[in-house]
Amino acid sequence: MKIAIGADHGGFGLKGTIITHLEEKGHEVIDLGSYNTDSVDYPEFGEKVAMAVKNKEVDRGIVICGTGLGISISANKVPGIRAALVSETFSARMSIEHNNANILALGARVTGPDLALEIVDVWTEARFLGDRHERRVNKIIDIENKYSK
Ligand SMILES: O=C(CO)[C@H](O)[C@H](O)COP(=O)(O)O
Repeated sequence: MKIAIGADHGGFGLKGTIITHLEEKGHEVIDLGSYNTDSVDYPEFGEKVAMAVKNKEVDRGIVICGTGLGISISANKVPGIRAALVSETFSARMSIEHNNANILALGARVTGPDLALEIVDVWTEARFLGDRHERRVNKIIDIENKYSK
């Protein structure tokens, strides 16, 4: 799978841990920054990853900030993006199987590295189940279209 990843300074360390892990598992990872621990603004990185997903440059995205909140809110402002903030494995699987989320959001100050890697593994292995869930995801898209200019 081809995955874009982005983080602010709060998520920088976990981003590196996840990139190493994903590459060891054979995934292709596009690192969209930030590239050091200097203080930066999470919306920039949420948007970068969201645009890579929207433009189909990658299959899915991962965004990380301190809590995962700001960067997931930012990514979700891009039409077509369904970013799911996750801190345990059940929701990681459901975010794909039921919600067809295209971005995983993590909080590096909330979720430790070992659990984060378990979440990433469950998330990469999960596939959208379609059927009734497709109808519901289509209704999410309808809401987005209804309020788009
Ligand atoms: O979690 C975040 C946004 O939701 C940010 O990582 C956090 O707000 C950054 O805080 P600071 O500038 O104090 O390191």
